[in-house]
Amino acid sequence: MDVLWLIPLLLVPLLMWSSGTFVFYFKKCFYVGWMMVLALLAIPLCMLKSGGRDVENMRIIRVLVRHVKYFLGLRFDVSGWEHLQTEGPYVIISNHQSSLDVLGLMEILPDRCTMIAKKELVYAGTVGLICWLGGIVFINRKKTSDAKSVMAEAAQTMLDQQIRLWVFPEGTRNQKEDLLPFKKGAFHLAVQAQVPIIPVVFSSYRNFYLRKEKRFNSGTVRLRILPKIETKGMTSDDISSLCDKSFDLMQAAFRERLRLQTHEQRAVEGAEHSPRSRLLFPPTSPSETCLPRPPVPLPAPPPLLSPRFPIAWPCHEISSCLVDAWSGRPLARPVSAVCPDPHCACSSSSTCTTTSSTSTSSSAALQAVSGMTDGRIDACCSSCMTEGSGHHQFLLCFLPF
Ligand SMILES: CCCCCCCC/C=C\CCCCCCCC(=O)SCCNC(=O)CCNC(=O)[C@H](O)C(C)(C)COP(=O)(O)OP(=O)(O)OC[C@H]1O[C@@H](n2cnc3c(N)ncnc32)[C@H](O)[C@@H]1OP(=O)(O)O
Ligand SMILES: CCCCCCCCCCCCCC(=O)OC[C@@H](O)COP(=O)(O)O
Repeated sequence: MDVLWLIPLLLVPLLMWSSGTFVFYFKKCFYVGWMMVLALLAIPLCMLKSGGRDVENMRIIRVLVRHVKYFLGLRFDVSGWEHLQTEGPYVIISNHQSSLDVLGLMEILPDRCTMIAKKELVYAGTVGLICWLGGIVFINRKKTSDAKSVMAEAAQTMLDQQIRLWVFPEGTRNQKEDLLPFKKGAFHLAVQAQVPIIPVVFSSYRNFYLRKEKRFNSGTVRLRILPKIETKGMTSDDISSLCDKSFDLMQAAFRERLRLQTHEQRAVEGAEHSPRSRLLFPPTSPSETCLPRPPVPLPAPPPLLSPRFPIAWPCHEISSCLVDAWSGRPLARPVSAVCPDPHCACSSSSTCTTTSSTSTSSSAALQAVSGMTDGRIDACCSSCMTEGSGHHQFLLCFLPF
């Protein structure tokens, strides 16, 4: 009889191993359930600390939520911390993909910062109560006039109590490849309080989380904190342009990251077909090439510099020629030089010269162009451009030792 209890215990790991759909539901249920339990723990702690609704309770919530990412196999890679080092109140705006955003939010949540949320959240059991205790401002999205007056009140409270507010200006969850048009409330809030706006961009979750396909793998979310946008001196006439400017900045950052993610995904998929696991891909757009050529395997990386496998991008992605697959940081500097790759049809052409050096030796050209001496060419990038003079320019990845 006792043995029967072992069956579900064995069944769960077996299903986790064999079914992606099971993993999806298991992780989602765990997330919701565990958050409810954590909220239950947090309620008495918050009551003891502040005796009721208080933004300071967010500290307790932040500490309690921060380990949840480990259970779900998520990593958060944050850049732009310096932009949060701003005194006094401000409005943070970010894109909103899923309830998992709460995990990223808690990674960077500054002190005395709470959120604007839909009023339905207050009914989410213990989570609803903890949101109320954390000072979250609830709005009725269906009644704009009500929402507007609640947010006008929030603008005053921000100043009176030195509070920061986090708003999701898309107004709802969105997993598309582009951001939804922004609602105006966050910008009215910032202008009414005359406080800066700090945009935060969450990278797309599509590499690890797909709601429709029922996939929830491990993955890394990149959070990019952008420089603050000042609103001092702005009036309600400036709302539309402020909203457009913020949208454009965030959309550009989101798309830039999405493009890198796409290449990363392609590189990983390509690597699955290659025993060497590192490939240089042909350019995505034929118009950017002199002549098309097949993928070229890259030489082995220096052991100390890139213990994790780097990925070579098609080199019209000049700013990130060779990128660490985990951190997303460039490992190599792209420079212009004569292409040393024998497969590159352009390297043997008599019209090929470098832009800033007449040397035909690629290493000399590299030194001249990059000013770096200790390194080697790691990859010949597949994009070559015709200069006005008819000469060709090549982009190489220069990997410093
Ligand atoms: C240890 C414990 C463990 C516990 C675990 C749990 C931890 C949990 C902790 C923490 C989790 C917290 C997680 C929170 C996540 C929640 C996320 C959500 O709920 S996202 C949904 C709600 N958020 C929004 O909707 C955004 C804010 N929305 C807005 O700002 C909208 O603008 C809104 C609702 C105010 C109005 O929306 P409209 O749909 O009517 O559209 P519009 O175009 O923006 O506005 C219409 C007109 O009203 C003007 N307007 C808008 N706001 C105004 C204002 N404040 N003053 C004056 N005019 C305003 C606009 O300028 C526009 O007018 P013209 O078209 O320009 O002429
Ligand atoms: C019945 C109890 C459910 C409890 C769920 C607890 C899970 C913890 C989640 C923390 C709060 C997440 C808040 C959130 O992300 O809400 C979604 C809204 O922003 C947007 O709503 P919608 O897309 O417009 O429906």
